[in-house]
Amino acid sequence: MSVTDQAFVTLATDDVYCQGALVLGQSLRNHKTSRKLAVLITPEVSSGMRSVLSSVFDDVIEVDVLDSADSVHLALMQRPELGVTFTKLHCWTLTHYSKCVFMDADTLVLCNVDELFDREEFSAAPDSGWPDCFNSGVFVFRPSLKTHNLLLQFAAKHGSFDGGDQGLLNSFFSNWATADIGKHLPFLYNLSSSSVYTYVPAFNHFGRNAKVVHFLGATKPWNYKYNPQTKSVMQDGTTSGSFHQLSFLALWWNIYSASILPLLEKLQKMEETESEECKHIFNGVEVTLKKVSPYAASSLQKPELPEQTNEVNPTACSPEELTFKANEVARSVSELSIHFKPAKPTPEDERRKWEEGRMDYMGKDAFEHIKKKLDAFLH
Ligand SMILES: O=c1ccn([C@@H]2O[C@H](COP(=O)(O)OP(=O)(O)O[C@H]3O[C@H](CO)[C@@H](O)[C@H](O)[C@H]3O)[C@@H](O)[C@H]2O)c(=O)[nH]1
Ligand SMILES: [Mn+2]
Repeated sequence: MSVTDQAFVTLATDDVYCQGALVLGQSLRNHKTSRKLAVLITPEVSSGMRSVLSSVFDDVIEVDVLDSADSVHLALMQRPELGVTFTKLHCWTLTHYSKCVFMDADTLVLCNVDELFDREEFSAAPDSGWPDCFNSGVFVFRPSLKTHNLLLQFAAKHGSFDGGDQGLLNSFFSNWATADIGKHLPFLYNLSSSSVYTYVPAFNHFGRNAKVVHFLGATKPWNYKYNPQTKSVMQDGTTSGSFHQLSFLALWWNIYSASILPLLEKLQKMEETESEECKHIFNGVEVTLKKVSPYAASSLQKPELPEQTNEVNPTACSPEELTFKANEVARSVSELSIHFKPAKPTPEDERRKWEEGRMDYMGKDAFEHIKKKLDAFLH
């Protein structure tokens, strides 16, 4: 049975966060949600990524980074740093749904969580850093233009005590901590991956019942490297994590490599280059999937030669044969990582930018360039 007037909603303001949104959407599909999946995007998201999003989400909705809700708009323009934060507030405008569950693009469901729709606005789980505040990565809400407007007005007047949507929403729904325990979602619906080590005994006792993992903080799953052969996340000097954190990260990457990569590849044929890099060049970014030996790139231990490939006892091999075998292993062990580089936008993206009034006056749309084009056209 499907409930078509209720939806899980997420947000991605660029092609990088789209990777997270896609994995979240796929995890909800894998666990057979009966609700619709909606994603809010901003004009920056490339058309290539939009088409990939639409194969996972029922609803891909473009919103402005800053809303132009008249008087509020002017006040907000003085606070451009709050822009991305306010994009999340656009979820209240989705009035073709009666009730929604918002989930950050850096969350992942571990099982079906449709029972969240039994809760009322505003339900959320405690924040592990300050449990009298809720974390705004997972919450139940009712779309309403009235609430949306009140939120924007409140934001313009009071700003946000943490500069983000979480501070703002906590001030707005300020009685969350005390008024109604029914609006406290269990922490298991928004388990921050860092709390795995801040309270180890609790994690060991309750962790197996986790329903939603939230990769909150500066380093997101897509910043790690992944080894598809061992199905594990690779650690180098810049990343670290406990066993359980690494397992959650590996789960994210398993979904990414099994379900999202094929969608990206369908969009663009994989290009094998001599440096063994597969590049997917989208309109806005370049996604590079490096195929390199992990022990060449990092301080990782060189793996043992797999036994089953050695019909002959390796000690009986000549040094040349051994080197050859080691190279073969090096080639077969690959590393997946995502690199985001601004790539050349397609003519379609360029036209959309012009139509939306977002010209690059300082760069390629500078007068001298336009003049050159005109001159070339006239001569
Ligand atoms: O450039 C950005 C930044 C954020 N987002 C979206 O906004 C969400 C929140 O940002 P995130 O990077 O996930 O923040 P957190 O590390 O989770 O930090 C906390 O602080 C944020 C700001 O207050 C809250 O939104 C989060 O829910 C809260 O967990 C993301 O998941 C995305 O859905 C974008 O689309 N583009
Ligand atoms: Mn988050």
